Amino acid sequence: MNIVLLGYGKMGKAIEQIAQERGHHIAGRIDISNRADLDHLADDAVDVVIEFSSPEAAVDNIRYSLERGWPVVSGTTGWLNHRADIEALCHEKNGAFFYASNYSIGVNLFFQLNKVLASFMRKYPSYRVSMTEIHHTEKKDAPSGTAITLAEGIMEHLPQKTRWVTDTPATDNEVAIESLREGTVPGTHTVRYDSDVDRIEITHTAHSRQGFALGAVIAAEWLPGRQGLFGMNDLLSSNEPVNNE
Ligand SMILES: NC(=O)C1=CN([C@@H]2O[C@H](COP(=O)(O)OP(=O)(O)OC[C@H]3O[C@@H](n4cnc5c(N)ncnc54)[C@H](OP(=O)(O)O)[C@@H]3O)[C@@H](O)[C@H]2O)C=CC1
Ligand SMILES: O=C(O)C1=N[C@H](C(=O)O)C[C@H](O)C1
Repeated sequence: MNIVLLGYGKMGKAIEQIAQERGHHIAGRIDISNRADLDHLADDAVDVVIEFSSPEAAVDNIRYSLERGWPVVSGTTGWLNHRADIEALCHEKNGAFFYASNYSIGVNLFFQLNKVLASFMRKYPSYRVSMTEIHHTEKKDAPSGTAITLAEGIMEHLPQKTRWVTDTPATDNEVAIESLREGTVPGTHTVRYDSDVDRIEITHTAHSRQGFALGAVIAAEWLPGRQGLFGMNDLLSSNEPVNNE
């Protein structure tokens, strides 16, 4: 496949390595300095765009790609207040848009575990739920997109929780998310339930960016030829074999 990397930072480079190992051709490596190069690519020279840029750049990047008729796999976080506009554009253009706050297969298993745990805890309101996410100091957004997805999973199964907050103490209706920025941490997420006598805690720790990058390449292999809005649940429940080696 011919892949354009829209955003060529830490994730763009990790994705490039895995995409090439899997036999794909990188048709463009785009960052702020050479963004105009996109205009010189022929529509049919691109099978899929993989967009990992910045919260400020993502909407324009995705919009541009959909306008060109290119399927888009996006992992950029911190822009989802514009998600409805992008989804409407995707429908208008009969395009294909794939989004995940986290492309790691392990994190997507963790999302399921988080929901199962929340549904267990429904009968035990004395436990107070909270979350901590830790990332490298270059991360621009907080809380992480993954933490927001975890909070949404909790709210789906604990109906008394109606919103997430970043300031503590949280009220009985709120899920508190603490964001820490330390060194080069690729991404650690903990969900905990505290009572006066004990704590139940689950943690996902990424050891590198490899898991995120591999998931994004797998999504990019899956998307071309499809039309509509997709996420990791669509990919993981698909009947087609997924090469995650
Ligand atoms: N969904 C997931 O699984 C994951 C999501 N992410 C998210 O991906 C995003 C990128 O992360 P990361 O790679 O670590 O960040 P980096 O800061 O390392 O890289 C961002 C890249 O985007 C480029 N960029 C910024 N603005 C534009 C623009 N207007 N057009 C084109 N390129 C642009 C930057 O260019 P320049 O270098 O010139 O500034 C840089 O190359 C973040 O939002 C992060 O949260 C990260 C990991 C996993
Ligand atoms: O910025 C990062 O690095 C990461 N961002 C994503 C997020 O905000 O959840 C995914 C991963 O945790 C790494």
